Amino acid sequence: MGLFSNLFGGGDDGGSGGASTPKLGHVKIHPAVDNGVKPGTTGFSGGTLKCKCKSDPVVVAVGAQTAHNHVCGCTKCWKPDGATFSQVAVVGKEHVTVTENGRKLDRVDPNAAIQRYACTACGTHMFGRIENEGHPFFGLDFVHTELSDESGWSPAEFAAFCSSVIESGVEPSRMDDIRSRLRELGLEPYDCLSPPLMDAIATHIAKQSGVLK
Ligand SMILES: N[C@@H](CCC(=O)N[C@@H](CSCO)C(=O)NCC(=O)O)C(=O)O
Ligand SMILES: [Zn+2]
Ligand SMILES: [Zn+2]
Repeated sequence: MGLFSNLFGGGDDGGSGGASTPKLGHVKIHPAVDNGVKPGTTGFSGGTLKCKCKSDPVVVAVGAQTAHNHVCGCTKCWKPDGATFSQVAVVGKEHVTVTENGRKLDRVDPNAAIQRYACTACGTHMFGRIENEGHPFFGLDFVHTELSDESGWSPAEFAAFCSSVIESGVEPSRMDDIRSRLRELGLEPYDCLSPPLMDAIATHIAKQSGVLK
């Protein structure tokens, strides 16, 4: 997978825990993690994502385990109805293939760094691609593995862009409970990406500018 193969080379099977006696179970994050984060399966090698259309769904085959799964509070990542966060992971773009009803897909925002392709009928984002070759995450696609019936995908590992949920209308006074619930689930909350990913981005930029060799 190139430059960041150490960071993006494969999924982590380790579950993120989840409290045995949740105190903040009423604070909803995302259906995939609200009942505890399920561990991935060793050797899991991908599956099929389907949009929410009852007929002629868009189908996307993902032929590898994902990496860096996380819940994301940003306004750009797709969230299922009622969810406060999205859940999104990365996989090499060479492993992502639209297999059915691709005619229903269109780009959400042609100016975004992540070019998200959504079903024009139901609105579900099916994959997000980095088209800019100079971007630190070039070569990776962003996918929502909850759209798959298979289990074994890499689990969410952290919570990104937490403060951004306020931009979607969450009351700022709820943030303490939201961050506490994320910690209870074993999902450390950050207001950008996790430190390893932020370090990878900064390293890429430093090498591009020449201050790092
Ligand atoms: N406050 C903004 C933040 C949006 C943002 O920067 N999102 C990140 C993370 S998305 C997946 O983790 C990002 O990289 N965005 C690039 C893009 O969306 O193209 C907001 O909430 O909108
Ligand atoms: Zn659809
Ligand atoms: Zn996001």
